[in-house]
Amino acid sequence: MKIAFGSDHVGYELKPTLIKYVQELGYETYDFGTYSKQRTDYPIYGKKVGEVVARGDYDLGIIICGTGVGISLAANKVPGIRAASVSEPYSAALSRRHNNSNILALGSRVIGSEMAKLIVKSWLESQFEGGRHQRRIDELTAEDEHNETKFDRIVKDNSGQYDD
Ligand SMILES: O=C(CO)[C@H](O)[C@H](O)[C@H](O)COP(=O)(O)O
Repeated sequence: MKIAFGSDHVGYELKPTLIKYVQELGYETYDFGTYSKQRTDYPIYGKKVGEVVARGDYDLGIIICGTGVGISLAANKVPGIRAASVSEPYSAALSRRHNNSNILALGSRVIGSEMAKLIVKSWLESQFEGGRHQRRIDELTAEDEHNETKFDRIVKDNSGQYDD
């Protein structure tokens, strides 16, 4: 199983810890950036990870910013993505079992690395239950379209590196 990782500059330090942990659990990983602490914009990485998961190149994604909120909002703009921003293991598990989340979003300013590992484990080990939950997923995704949006164009043109 292949897991795509992404973060902004705030999530950059937590990311390698989680990549190593996920590899130890037996998964393949790939890091879609950012690759330094230089200030950048979370939509770039939420979108990148969203796209590779939505295309099926990766099975699941894990994304990190300061709170997990901004980067999850970005990933959720990609049709087919259900990114869950959580800060404890119970919601992480339920986001898989009931919401079939395919991306987990974490906040590196909200949780420490040990809590992050517990959340990741709980999320990866939980399975979608289908049944009535599938009906709700179908309702959620009924409006998804695969057209290029203004969001696609803005992120494509963004170099993603800032000095301020
Ligand atoms: O997007 C966020 C909130 O959901 C994150 O916390 C970002 O990492 C944060 O906005 C980055 O802020 P900075 O002042 O540019 O470091």
